Amino acid sequence: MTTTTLRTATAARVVDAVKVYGVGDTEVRALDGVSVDFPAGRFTAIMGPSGSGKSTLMHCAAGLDTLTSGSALIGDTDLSTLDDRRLTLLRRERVGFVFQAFNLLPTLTVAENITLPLDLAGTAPDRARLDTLIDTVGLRDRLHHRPAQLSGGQQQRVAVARAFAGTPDVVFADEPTGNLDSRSGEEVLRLLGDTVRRTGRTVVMVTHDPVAAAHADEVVFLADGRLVDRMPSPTAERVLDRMKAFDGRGGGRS
Ligand SMILES: Nc1ncnc2c1ncn2[C@@H]1O[C@H](COP(=O)(O)OP(=O)(O)OP(=O)(O)O)[C@@H](O)[C@H]1O
Repeated sequence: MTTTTLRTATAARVVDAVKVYGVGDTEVRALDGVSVDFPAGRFTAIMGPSGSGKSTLMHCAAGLDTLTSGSALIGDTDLSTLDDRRLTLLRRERVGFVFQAFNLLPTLTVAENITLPLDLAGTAPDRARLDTLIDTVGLRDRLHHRPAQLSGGQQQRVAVARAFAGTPDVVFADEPTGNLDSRSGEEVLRLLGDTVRRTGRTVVMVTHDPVAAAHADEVVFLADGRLVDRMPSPTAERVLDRMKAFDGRGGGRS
């Protein structure tokens, strides 16, 4: 008889992550020994008070910034072992990004923006998969428009399609609804959640908003550069209650 061990794969993780900015009097320990894994096929939100280290964690986990000590891994690849060129390639081929400010190229059409990561990598797009992606984000009738001709919500949907176009191991989203009204924000969050659940992709999202965090499968909470809690199957009410516990309690470590 054989025994099968089921182990959830990890899309990205940091281990004993420390990030120190500045020196001497101006030193800030933005991450103070964080170990956290982001399971493959799941939507994880990172929350915590302002200045708790959310963006720093995301930037270091995604290879946009380097840790002072500890390790950051995408799949089994330790980012600290890569030189600049290989790190750039890894970000291009294995990581997708969605930023608050959309970051689309204004001179390219919607279609060209979506396939940009593939074009940069010199990879021919899988037409059928791209078609499904375009339908999922609801942009078929806008493919030849420029970003300036789209609403904020539509622009962010283009950014989401672009982030997933290259079949990345993980998509990092930094406050993806920060510039959107609540209805457009809701659409973008549903899109992220649906894409994870339908296609087994992985999303890690930094947000301030308990309603946004409730779209995730799990919320991880940071305070003062440390991981202080994890909440599976979050609701907006429970996330809000957890956030309130941070107020006036010196970071609310539990
Ligand atoms: N480039 C930098 N130089 C110096 N200090 C920095 C730098 N970037 C961030 N910090 C500091 O590191 C700490 C964590 O910042 P970070 O932006 O990661 O927090 P955050 O939780 O994302 O905050 P917010 O919710 O306000 O965006 C803060 O004290 C911040 O001032």
